Amino acid sequence: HSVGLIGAPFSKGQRRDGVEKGPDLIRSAGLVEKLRAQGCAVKDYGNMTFEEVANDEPVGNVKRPRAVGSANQRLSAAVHAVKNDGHTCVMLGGDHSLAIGSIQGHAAAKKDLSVVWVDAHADINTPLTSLTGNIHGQPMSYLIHELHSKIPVLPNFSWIKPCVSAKDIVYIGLRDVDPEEHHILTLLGIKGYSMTEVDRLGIAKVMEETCDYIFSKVKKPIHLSYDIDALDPSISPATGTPVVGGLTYREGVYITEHICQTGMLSAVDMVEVNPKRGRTEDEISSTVNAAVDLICGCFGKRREGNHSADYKMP
Ligand SMILES: N[C@@H](CC/C=C/[B-](O)(O)O)C(=O)O
Ligand SMILES: [Mn+2]
Ligand SMILES: [Mn+2]
Ligand SMILES: [Mn+2]
Repeated sequence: HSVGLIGAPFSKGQRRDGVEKGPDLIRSAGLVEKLRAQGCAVKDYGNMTFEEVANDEPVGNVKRPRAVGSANQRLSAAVHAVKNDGHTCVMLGGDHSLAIGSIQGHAAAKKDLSVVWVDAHADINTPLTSLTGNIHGQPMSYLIHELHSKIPVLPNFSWIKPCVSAKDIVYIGLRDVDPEEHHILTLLGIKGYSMTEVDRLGIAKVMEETCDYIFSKVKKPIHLSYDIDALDPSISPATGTPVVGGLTYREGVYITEHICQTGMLSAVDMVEVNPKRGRTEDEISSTVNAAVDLICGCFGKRREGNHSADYKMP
């Protein structure tokens, strides 16, 4: 595996400070060294810088649109470049509004994508359905062809072109979906495995069905957008919007192991790690270590163990 790593220390898609510290926390937990130790080539492109936007007044109830639009335009270019360099892109957030730029940039390099969205939330509110105005609850609405007519003009958002079809999306881990979002998911017929389906089917069947579904016609490159709050807060409490009844650590890792073995993973987002939401160092490290382990699972780490192809027994 060849990995291109981008840090996106950005927090303005939501209200809580601290999530911009995610990239460096995940690096300091040894992500790059661990990926290299398991045989990956890793190029770390460093952390992005984002322009300060003054007087970023809400538009309707959409908060910080200019900062979010500008940051995602830069991220889109960065992800596009990483893909053009031939890597699987790993984007470390930062809040989930960054999926706008990550998926847009990925689609610029690989036009036909499937999206696996692992999250307690659907993040598919439009600017007009959002109850909070926080853009980290809206990213998918800007990206989906079938919702384009429902998106109003927003400053610094005109560069965004819908790039994903509803039929190419699968959600896993849902358990806190707004009524307006549930209507959109139903209307568009978007495939979703909520925690109810995870309980009913088991994670192995969920992943088998997910891959059958996204590969049903053409085998499209996978964009895996992983919100750490998909995991149960007992594992990952240090996040902005924790929701009880989440994925176990084992289920979370199984998802990444299964996606890895498809050989179709093309980009990963790992977002919403927020150290300020951890009440103890242990809560922060549990959250950060889970994020690292999930990414390592995406790139070949196996719980059965691994050994390099060229290993020679002494
Ligand atoms: N549906 C809520 C929650 C959003 C959660 C966003 B997250 O999944 O990125 O944490 C909203 O629209 O504000
Ligand atoms: Mn999210
Ligand atoms: Mn979430
Ligand atoms: Mn979150």
